[in-house]
Amino acid sequence: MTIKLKCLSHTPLRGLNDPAPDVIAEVDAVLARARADVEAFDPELIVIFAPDHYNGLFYDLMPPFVIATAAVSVGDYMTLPGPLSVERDLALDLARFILDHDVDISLSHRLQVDHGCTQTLEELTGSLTRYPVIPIIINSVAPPFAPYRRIRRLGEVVGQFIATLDKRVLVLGTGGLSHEPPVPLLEGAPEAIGEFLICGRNPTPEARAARQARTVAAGKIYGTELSAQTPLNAEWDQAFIALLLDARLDAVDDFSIEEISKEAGRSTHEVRTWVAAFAALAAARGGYSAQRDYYRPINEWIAGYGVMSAEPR
Ligand SMILES: O=C(O)CCC(=O)/C=C/C=C(\O)C(=O)O
Ligand SMILES: [Fe+2]
Repeated sequence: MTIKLKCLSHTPLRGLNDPAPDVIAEVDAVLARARADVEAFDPELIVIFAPDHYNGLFYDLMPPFVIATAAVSVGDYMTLPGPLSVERDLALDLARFILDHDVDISLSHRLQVDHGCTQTLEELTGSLTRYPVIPIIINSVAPPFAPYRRIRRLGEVVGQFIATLDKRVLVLGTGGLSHEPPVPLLEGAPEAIGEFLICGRNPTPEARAARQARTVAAGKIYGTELSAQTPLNAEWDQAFIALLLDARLDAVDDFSIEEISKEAGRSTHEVRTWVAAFAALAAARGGYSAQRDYYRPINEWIAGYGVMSAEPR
């Protein structure tokens, strides 16, 4: 087994509310290098830890973690629609392995995934089907959340499974860093929004367009005094990146979900996917060496935007 890791932010606002051209060029150059790394590594399997934003998972049955044996992209914002090339039997083996190692995980034989999973796949591989993939969705958007120590444990078990494979495996984490887009909360929501959060699958094109327009409008004022959303927090982001660089993963066990939401924004919890990915790498090979490829707070994208890479020492 050989293993590599990439963790990066995603943003539904790419192409819809862009920052200055020099910032886009900078990010494009970083992503082009990451894509070239992936091409050179030529993974035989991608395990992607990703969040969902009320496109595949709703409160009618909201799992803390779910592994998909088949997945289809809803094609929200500017992302590609259609099926992902999920390795069904291997995903099932992984689900059994996780359960056998005392971590509970849900299973979907037909999961809808959104930009939170597909944007990174597209950016790093050019399509949804280039390589075999196993998506693992970690609830990062719909409270209550499992504690960070459970995410680390999930990642460890996935890493132990990867260590049993005779394959080149790319582990991805997508989402974060600090940010707070206008994702509704069930607590206190008006009835129509509550109904959507409980069972809003397959919205009409008009409903999806209205939803996306709200996100674009939020991006236009994010980080100004007109915005009610928690602003980006570069200090929090840098401290989190430093923790990963130093392989101090057990520090996440002390993370307070409430404090992070207040300090860095509610969607900062998408970094749970990074925690799982780094824990998987650390467990697969007993240590890693990581690098920060990029960081910049980008208000137009509602993203403390970061990219990291890592591999065994
Ligand atoms: O209901 C909605 O559409 C809420 C908006 C939304 O889903 C935004 C998602 C934003 C990100 O993925 C992000 O910033 O990580
Ligand atoms: Fe997201």
